[in-house]
Amino acid sequence: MESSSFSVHILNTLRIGPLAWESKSFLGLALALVAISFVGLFAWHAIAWFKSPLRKFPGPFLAGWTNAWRLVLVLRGKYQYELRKLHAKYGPVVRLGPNLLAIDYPELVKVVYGPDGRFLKTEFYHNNSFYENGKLNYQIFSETTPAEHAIKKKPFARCFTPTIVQATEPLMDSTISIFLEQLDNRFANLKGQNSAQEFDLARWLNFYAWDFMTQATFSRRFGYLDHGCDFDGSLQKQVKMAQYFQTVGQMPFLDYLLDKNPIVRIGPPNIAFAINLSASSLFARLEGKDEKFDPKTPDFLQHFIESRAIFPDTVDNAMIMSYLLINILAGADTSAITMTAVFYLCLKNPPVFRRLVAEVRAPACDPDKPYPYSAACHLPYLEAVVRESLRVHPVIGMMLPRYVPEGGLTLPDGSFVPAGTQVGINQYITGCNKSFWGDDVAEFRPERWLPAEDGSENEETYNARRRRMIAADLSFGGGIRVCTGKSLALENIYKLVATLLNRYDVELVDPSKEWTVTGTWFQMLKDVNVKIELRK
Ligand code: HEM
Repeated sequence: MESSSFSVHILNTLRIGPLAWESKSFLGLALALVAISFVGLFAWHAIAWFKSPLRKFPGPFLAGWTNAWRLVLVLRGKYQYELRKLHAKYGPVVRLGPNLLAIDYPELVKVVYGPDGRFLKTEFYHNNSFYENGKLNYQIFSETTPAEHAIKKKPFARCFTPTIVQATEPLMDSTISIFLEQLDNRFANLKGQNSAQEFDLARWLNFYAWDFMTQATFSRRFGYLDHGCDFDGSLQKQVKMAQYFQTVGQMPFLDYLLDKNPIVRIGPPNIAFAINLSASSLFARLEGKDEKFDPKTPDFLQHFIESRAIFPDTVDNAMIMSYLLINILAGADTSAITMTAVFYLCLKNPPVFRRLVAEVRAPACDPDKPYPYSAACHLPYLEAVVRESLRVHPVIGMMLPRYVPEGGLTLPDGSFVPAGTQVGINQYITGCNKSFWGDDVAEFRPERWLPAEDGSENEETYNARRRRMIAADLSFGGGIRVCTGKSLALENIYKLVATLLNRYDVELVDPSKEWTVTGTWFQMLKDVNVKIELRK
């Protein structure tokens, strides 16, 4: 017995011993591999950092090593404000990534976003895409290859000529009329009743903008104005989509692990309601059963269908669907943010507000009707107010990143940025640039867009000053990637602001209260609580 238990012991020792040794050595090997990988990765980053031609540009130390630093900054939700602090600390050029520079030279807007389109969009935009028949499909906005972009944009952009845009005015009028009806019924202090209800103007302008964009796009309103709430959750989903876009764009490969991974999609929510409404409108129209459509007032869908006939090789039904969706997704929140900024910034500056109201009411347009665009487009102070609002609160609070083309870029301070570097200008930052805008940069002063009122400027000097300011304006992008819907957005903003001011006396419920800004790619707004009553 003794000898057999001894043998078992020996055997066990023999069996277990080598296994223990094997597992120990395997663990050691694995640890060694991990350590070597870390050291290798560190060394690779260190060499890249050391050899980088961007090392001469100042910025947070970690930003020069990894884009994850910037991604965390965006996730924390105060990106644009942090960036302002970084420019104050480091100057007009800040290194924000191993291959990314943020540039605060307003005079370079026309170079980086020039009409020649030499500075190409970067992969930051790529997560704005979807798989179609196994192929990744980029939208007009996210397509980075110039030839592909031109093919997609031409049939779309031909639908935004001044004539076509102005012909949408009846669609604007019908939505504005519904808006007025809702404001009258729900909030306005109708004469003598002393029943004014406060409400968040930012929220209602958002409802208006979404309802208008679908009305102009396929002659149907989403219905947010009627419901008075985000009844299907789409508005909140769009906010989440923008959050995904702005965050994942900092490290584009993450999109393949999240939204585009073939196993479990971990992406932004999809806005099924907008997709369904677009699809049902398209098919009703193609089958000739669209009862909402009035051929006397063509909408964008009608023009997109015409584009299919003109560009049969490019435009199919799937492309029309993407045009319908980009119209809504690019046009609604952006317009609402600008309208809200106009009201808030004017109400916070009573002399500006009074001057604007006086200008709007001077032509004696009927306050019971939407303000005609023919009158709204001749209000210079309104134009100045909108420009100034976009300077102080641009819709997009991030840089629009581009690749420096062959030949590199020489900055105004003489430093050279090599080809292949990502650079970007951020309208939120350049809008605060004191050396460009002057000592009153922090003031909301629409007058800066008009001839000096003390007579110190002749026409020539004013025109030169105005041209310089307009050249630095990136609020609608620039060059061949300029916003396609700019004239539609401006017509809508001018008309809506003039209509409301012509009809109502508006005041902030608490003039000392600040608005709330959420988001960075779209600087969304809320908490602009107002009271309105029919004008006295
Ligand atoms: C106040 C309202 C608006 C603002 C401030 C605005 C701003 C911008 C900006 C800054 C860009 C350039 C983005 C970049 O280069 O990364 C852009 C592009 C674009 N916008 Fe707008 N937008 C507005 C309204 C609209 C409307 C109403 C539409 C369509 C109906 C629209 C459609 C587009 C499209 C299609 C692009 C991509 C153009 C391209 O890449 O070629 N936008 N917008």
